[in-house]
Amino acid sequence: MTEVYILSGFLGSGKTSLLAGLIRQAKEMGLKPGVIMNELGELAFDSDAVEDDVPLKEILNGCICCTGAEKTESQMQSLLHENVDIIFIETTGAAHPVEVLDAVHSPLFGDQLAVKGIVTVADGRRYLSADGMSPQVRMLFLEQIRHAGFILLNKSDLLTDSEKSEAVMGIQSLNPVAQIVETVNSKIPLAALRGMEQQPSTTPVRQAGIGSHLPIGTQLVTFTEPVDRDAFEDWIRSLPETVYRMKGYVPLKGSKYPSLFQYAYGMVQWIPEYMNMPANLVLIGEGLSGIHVPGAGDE
Ligand SMILES: Nc1nc2c(ncn2[C@@H]2O[C@H](COP(=O)(O)OP(=O)(O)OP(=O)(O)O)[C@@H](O)[C@H]2O)c(=O)[nH]1
Repeated sequence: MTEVYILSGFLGSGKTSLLAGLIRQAKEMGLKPGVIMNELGELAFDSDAVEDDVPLKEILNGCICCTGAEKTESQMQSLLHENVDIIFIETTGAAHPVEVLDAVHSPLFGDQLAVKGIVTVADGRRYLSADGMSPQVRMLFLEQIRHAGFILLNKSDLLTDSEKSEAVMGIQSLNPVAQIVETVNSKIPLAALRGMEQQPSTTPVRQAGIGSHLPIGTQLVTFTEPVDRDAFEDWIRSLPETVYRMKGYVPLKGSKYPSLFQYAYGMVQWIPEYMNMPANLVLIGEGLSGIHVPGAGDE
């Protein structure tokens, strides 16, 4: 049987970090991993996290739960043809985990798959300030926790001890079944996840206002000129909190090639690139239409 793990969690919580760690461990155990990656936008920036020797299928431009089970089924089928032992599905942060679970439960090859369940990565700080989210987004965030079989309380390096206890207690009351582990960079032994019990199917699923009705949108912009890093970071600080995530390659003044740029919940990360990557940026959030990115041409 091929084990299947659904990696869920809000935008920018640490799912890609989790995926990279699990792939490495699977290989060390002599297992052949395969990956299905679901991105909201047209470009799969995160696919760089998966090495070339790992079969990777992408579902772009829509969430796995909305593009329907058919696409997921065909991707799973082709991974099975490649004889993988373990499949990781990284869902977009805007996917309802239970709908994704439905999409991977296929009658076509149910006897070949052991769907182990949903692993949710929760950004601790975001959890503690969830009250500030719009009601629909907050509900999705909490649903991802409620329906998990295993929960990583990630970015615990950014929490004090009392904040950690508060978050663990709150999460435990939302989901008394799942094991909760405090993590940094989503580091967790694969063996711990393999022992997970799937959530009982009796857990009520709240459908209203989730999925295709979610007000989260994406925007892809292309830079036409290099930007000053300090001015760019000033611009980031001026953004509304409803911009949840940005990632891409930003051309900086004084650098030969665009730098890999990540933004999640107020935190910025720059990594210099040694190749000429396309100077594109993806924004994910609510109400993006009025936002102008410095250095990008007028869309
Ligand atoms: N301080 C801190 N930063 C972290 C931790 N885990 C991840 N990050 C950073 O958070 C950002 C987002 O991490 P990813 O692993 O790409 O998150 P993601 O959930 O895959 O993001 P999406 O694909 O946009 O949904 C990156 O800049 C990471 O380096 C952590 O434990 N502590």
